[in-house]
Order: sequence, then C-alpha cells, then structure tokens
Amino acid sequence: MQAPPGAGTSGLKVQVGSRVYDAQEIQRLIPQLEEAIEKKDKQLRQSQNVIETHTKRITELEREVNNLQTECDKLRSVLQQKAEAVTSPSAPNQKSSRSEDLHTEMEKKAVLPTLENHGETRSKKLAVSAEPAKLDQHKTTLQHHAKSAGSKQLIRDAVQKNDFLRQLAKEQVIELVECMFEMRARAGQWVIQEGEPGDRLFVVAEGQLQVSREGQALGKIGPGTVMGELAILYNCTRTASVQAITDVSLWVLDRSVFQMITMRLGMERHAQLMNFLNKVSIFENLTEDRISKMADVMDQDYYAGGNHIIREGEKGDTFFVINSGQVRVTQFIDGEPEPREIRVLKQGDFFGEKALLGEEVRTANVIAMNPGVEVLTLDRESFLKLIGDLEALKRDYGDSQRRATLSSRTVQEPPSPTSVAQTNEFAQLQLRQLKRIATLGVGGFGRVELVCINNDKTKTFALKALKKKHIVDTRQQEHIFAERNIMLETRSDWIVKLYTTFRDSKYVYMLLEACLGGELWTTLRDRGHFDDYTARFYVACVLEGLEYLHRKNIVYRDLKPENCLLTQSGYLKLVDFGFAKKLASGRKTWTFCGTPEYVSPEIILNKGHDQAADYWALGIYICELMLGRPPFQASDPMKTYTLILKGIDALDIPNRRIGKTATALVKKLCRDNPGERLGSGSGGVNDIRKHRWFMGFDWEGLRSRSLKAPIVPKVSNPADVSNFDNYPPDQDIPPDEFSGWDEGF
Ligand SMILES: Nc1ncnc2c1ncn2[C@@H]1O[C@H](COP(=O)(O)OP(=O)(O)OP(=O)(O)O)[C@@H](O)[C@H]1O
Ligand SMILES: Nc1nc2c(ncn2[C@@H]2O[C@@H]3COP(=O)(O)O[C@H]3[C@H]2O)c(=O)[nH]1
Ligand SMILES: Nc1nc2c(ncn2[C@@H]2O[C@@H]3COP(=O)(O)O[C@H]3[C@H]2O)c(=O)[nH]1
Repeated sequence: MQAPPGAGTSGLKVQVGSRVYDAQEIQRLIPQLEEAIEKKDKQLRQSQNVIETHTKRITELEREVNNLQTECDKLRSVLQQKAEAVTSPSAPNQKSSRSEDLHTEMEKKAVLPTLENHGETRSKKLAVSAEPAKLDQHKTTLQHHAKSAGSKQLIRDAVQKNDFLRQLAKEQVIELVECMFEMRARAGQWVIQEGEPGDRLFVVAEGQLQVSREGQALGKIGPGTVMGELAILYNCTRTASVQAITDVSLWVLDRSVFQMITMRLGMERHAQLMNFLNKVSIFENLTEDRISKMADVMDQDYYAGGNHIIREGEKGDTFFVINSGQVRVTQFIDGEPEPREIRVLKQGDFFGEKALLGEEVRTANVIAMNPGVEVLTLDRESFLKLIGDLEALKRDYGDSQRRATLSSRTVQEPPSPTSVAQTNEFAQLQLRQLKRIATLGVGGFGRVELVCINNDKTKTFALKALKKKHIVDTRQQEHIFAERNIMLETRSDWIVKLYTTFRDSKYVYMLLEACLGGELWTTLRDRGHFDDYTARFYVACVLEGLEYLHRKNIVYRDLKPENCLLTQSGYLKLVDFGFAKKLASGRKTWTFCGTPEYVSPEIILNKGHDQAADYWALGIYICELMLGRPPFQASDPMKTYTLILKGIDALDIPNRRIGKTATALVKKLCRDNPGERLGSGSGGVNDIRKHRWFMGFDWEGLRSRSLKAPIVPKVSNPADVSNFDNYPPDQDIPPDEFSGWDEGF
C-alpha cells in the first residue's frame, strides 16, 4: 500500500491494486470484516460437527453391515448344509429339489461379496481324498507311448499354459509327455460327462470341443488346451460336460500314471539322499527321522575344479557335505606369504561348520579339486535346527583353541496325558441299547448323533455312523480302519475318545465321547474372527494334540476348525481321524488327502509327506482363526492349489486383523520345504511354543486345565445340543453292503 501522489489533507488515501480507498473508511470496515470472519468460522465449525456426526454414523452402519454379513453367512451355511444333507445324489427326491431351489434362491438374494480370489463365504470346507497310493507303484515301469516331436511340443506348451501343471519339475513334465496316450472321438461324442467321477486328464491335439453345464454352452476349446486336470489329483466329479464338435484327437493321462510320475521323483531323490546320508560317519547316531528331514532340506550344488567353495575370512551361512569329488583345505599361517595346504577332504566328509558354530567368519579356504565336486548343502537355520547339537561337529583341527560351543538342547518332556483307562464298561453294550437324541453333525460318510444308553440322558455320547456302501464306492476302507485303530490307540485329553465300535449291514459305527460345546468352526463363523488372545488358546490346544499324535508317529492330515470340538469348559479336542495315519519315523506317505484350503505343497505335488504337513496346516489354521477365512481360498480347488503352490510369501496377509508376530509365525510354519517348517527341527513342537507369539502363554495352566478358556459355551445338561446347527432326519437310507471289508471293525 502506498499514498497516491497528490493525496489531499482531507484524509489519507490508500491504494490497493488499482483501487484507491479512504484510510478512515478502511478502519470503519475492519470490525465488519472481523465479524464476517467470525461468522464464517462458526459455520465452518458447524460443518465440521456435521461431518463428524456423519462419520460416526458411517462407522455404525459399517458395523451393522458386518453384523448382517455374519448373520447372512451363518444362514447361508446352515441352509447349504441342510440342502446338502437332503440332496444326496443317491436319493434324489422331491424334498431335495425343493431345498436346492431354496438354496439357490437364497444365494441369489444374499448380497455377498463375490471375491473371486478369496471366495470369502463361510461354508464348511469339504475334505477330499484319493484312494490310497500303492507304494509299490514306483517299482513298475511307466509305459511310454510313441508320438511325433510336434505332438510332444503341443503337450509341453499346453502344460506350460496351465497354472497348476507348470509347477511340475522338468523331469516330471518329460515323463508326463512320454506317458500320454492318444484317444480319438467322433463329432458328436461326449468326452466328459458332468457329474461323473473323473480319473484322467486330457490335452486336445486336434479338433474342436464344446463345453457345457446343465445344457448351457460355456465355451469351445481347441488344440493345445488341458481339460479335467483336477481329476489327476483325486477322484472328483466333472464340473462340466465336453462334447466333440468335429472329429477330435486327444492326449490322455490316467491318474495312476500321474501319481506314479510325481511320487517316483520325490521318492527316488529322497531315498538316494537318505542312503548317502546314512553312510556319512558324523550322522551315524542320528535317527532315521532326522536323516529324513535333512534329506528334505538339503540342496545339491556343483563346483568345477579349482574354484573356491569357501574363502578364509568371509562370512559364512552354509554347511557342506561332499557328495562326490574332493576338496583342498588351505589356511593362512603367520609369516607365510601363501596359504598352506592343510588337508584334502573326500566323499562323505563335511566342512563349513565352524562359521556356523560360534566363529564369526570362515577359518580356512576350501577349494574344489579336478574334475569337480558335488556337495550337499544346509543353510544356517536348518543346520542349527537339525544337526547343530552334534558333538562330532565340534572338531579341534589343531589350528586354534576351540571357541564356545553350543549347549546341547534338551527337548522338554510333555506332561503325560491323563490316562483314561479303557475299561470294559462298553464291552457288553449292544447297538440297540443306544437311543438317538439329536443329530450333531453330518460328514462325508454319514452322520453323528447324540445318543444315550437305555434312555439314561444323564450320560450322553456321540455315535458316528458311516455308510458302508459309500466307503466302498470311494475306496476309503483303509482310511476308515485307520481311523478306528488310531482312535482306539489314543489316550489324550486333546483328542475325542473312541469307546467302542459296532457294525451292521449298512453302517459301521463309532461310539465317541460327546463334546457339547460345538464345533470351533461354528464359533468362528458366529464371531467372524478371533483376537490374538482367543486364537492363541485354540492354537495351543491343537498344538498339544498334534504333539501327542506326532510322538506316537501319527500324522493327522485334517486340521481345520470344523474338526476341533469345544468341550463344556471351552477347551478343544481333535475329532475326525479319517485321514490320520501311522507313519514310522523318517517315513513318508503319498495319498492325496486333506481339505483343499489346508493341504501343503508337497501333498499337491505328490512329493511324499509326513508330520510336517500338519505344521503347514497349523499355519493355515492360525490364519483362519484370525482372519475368519483360510489364507489360500479360491472359487475352485484347482485355483486354491495354484495359490498354495505360489507360496505364503506371494500372499498379501492383511495385517488389520493378523499382527506382525502372528504373521511371522505363520510364515515359519508355512514354508514350502517341509523340513524348514517350525516344528520340524530337532526342537520339535517346542520350537513353536517358544515363538514370540506365545510369549507369556500359560502352558502349565493349559495342561492342568486351570487356565480359563476365552469362550465358555453354554451347555445346560448332557442332552443340550443348542451349540450345534439343526439337521433334518436322514432321508437317504443306504443299501446293504455285504462284501465283508468291515470284518473286525
Ligand atoms: N464327539 C463328538 N461330539 C460332538 N459332535 C461331534 C462329535 N464327533 C463329530 N461331531 C459332529 O459331527 C460332525 C461330523 O463329524 P466327523 O467330522 O467326524 O465326520 P466325517 O464323516 O468324518 O466328516 P468329514 O466329511 O468332514 O470327514 C463334526 O464336524 C461335529 O460337528
Ligand atoms: N466347469 C468348467 N469346465 C471347463 C470350462 N472350460 C473348460 N472346462 C474343462 O471341462 C472339464 C470338465 O471336467 P472337469 O471338471 O474335470 O474339468 C473341466 C475343465 O477342465 C468352463 O468354462 N467351466
Ligand atoms: N580352521 C580349520 N578348518 C578346517 C580344517 N580342516 C578342514 N576345515 C574346514 O574348513 C572350513 C572353513 O570354513 P569354516 O571355518 O566354516 O569351517 C572349516 C572347517 O570345516 C582345519 O585344519 N582348520
């Protein structure tokens, strides 16, 4: 502001921009302007209050939507279960179609988020299983079928385009290409029929095919396409029909051949490594189990002659065992210009332990000799976990005083499980003395009813009835016997007790301890998800159960909230041992079984699996408890498997509900390599208990059951089934089954 030239004495003039004002007038205006500003401020504050009220309302509405969502999920899953219960494929009836309509109607109406990637709906997860793998399969030769180079390329390209198949090892793909055989179909012929069981995979070589579902065209497929790939993992029903439009030529692979291919590679590599490691002198006192775990985690490396494998003074993270060839060890000596040769190491010798056992850096050079060296390697973590405590490793080479040694670790003994004397109380019990009170649940093979003996409702039991015909049709006889034998053998407070068994012409029965708190799955569904405190308790209960089983060399293979039952006091017990298997220490098994969202990569790829599969499942279980859904979930199992094979690191675990510490534990449990999973090391389950996430957890209180459960279910009397969903009576009475497989059940 400045006074314009020629401003008179009558009053000071002030120029602002191009306008000229009287200074007195401005003075007069100031209070008015101040008043206006205050008014605006007030308006602003009012608007802010309105915004705040709206924001609060939005939060409230969001909460309401969440509650409605949970309610909706609940209704939907109950409805789905009912629909499933009455729409058995073997007994199509009026009732079933009506309830299916209702189900579809409900699905249409329910405004559910359709998450393609996560399929976030809360319905129970179904278990799947292939028939038990024949262990001698790997001995039989795989039959190759001649084909042109062009045909082989077409199959290879199709495999590479398929998300699942391209995860196979190169040798497996080569074998798969060789083993496929040709099949032709004329125009109009059906190649795949919707709803039928499938056991083969196809690659289209020539011609066009039409895909349809329920009579509706879904699309056309042509040369270079894979179809029906889920069927090579286990018996599943075809999801669509496929008809040849033109004459077609197809390449076909049977499930049994696929199993042989995948199983063989894993078995051969594992067996070769075990064989070699067993002969390594420092490992001579190790158990088969530890050798097997080492074989799982060891990598193989090759160094051409003359190359340094280790340089003195460098930091080191790897331990080596010489598989073939020789190495020179050299060392710098005071006053000598060149490193001096100390010794030569040969096949079966080891090196690189010093930098992992207290020494900061490598204490010598190790150089590959001609014509080259093959070494097996262990990273620092696996080394310390599996063999870090071996005395034989603490070798004095005579070049310096030995440094501090690791104190040998001791595995804490778990408390002995409460022994429940298997009394003869049930020896005289007859099936007809059992009276049905209500249905507790429906499973893949039948139902579980709450029953009492001779109408005495002060003491109740769960009676699991399994349809014999269904067991035979799905070739699950071995699994059912294993379930019975394993449950009879287990005596643990963390596992549902099996008192006795019965059989008749239609069913085999198991009389079980009843857990009236309901399924953990139901509690999770109703609450949406659990906080750390609650989840930790439920994980700890399962960990106690798994430790008990693993000590008895049993792998459980079906961990999920659906199989965890709550007792009246809110503690958990594992139920459903349909997939449990006794597995000698260091051995593996190959049958595909489990629940798609919970199966580990080695099960999917048929590499052979063991107890470590349960640790993988434990990681998934922790996630599901905290997120309200399993981390790997998709619209169909094949997509779920593809996600699992991409690994836990490819997954963006949302940390809104699951914190950093829990995520860290999940990542340690869900390592692709079974030998690297927390729990698989020499510290066993204790390594999991020691994780930060369990810091301060009262394990003793848990074992003595003095720790209060986070949720205590309401159970008013031994016949109270209010914690279970309602199930209509079973309409599907199975036919008699007299093949005799159940002899001795
Ligand atoms: N001991 C029990 N006490 C209370 N409820 C039980 C008991 N055993 C089973 N149930 C209920 O019955 C349901 C089915 O039981 P279970 O999982 O053993 O059957 P299944 O036929 O093997 O099932 P799946 O098809 O899942 O393998 C359970 O999820 C649970 O709700
Ligand atoms: N369900 C379904 N299957 C398809 C589609 N297109 C191709 N297919 C293949 O058709 C096959 C039918 O049998 P499967 O369910 O075993 O596997 C299916 C797929 O591989 C489609 O759009 N939907
Ligand atoms: N320091 C030392 N290391 C040796 C000798 N002979 C073989 N080695 C191996 O050479 C390795 C060099 O790396 P590390 O120090 O990790 O571990 C060492 C031993 O495993 C020896 O005489 N002295």
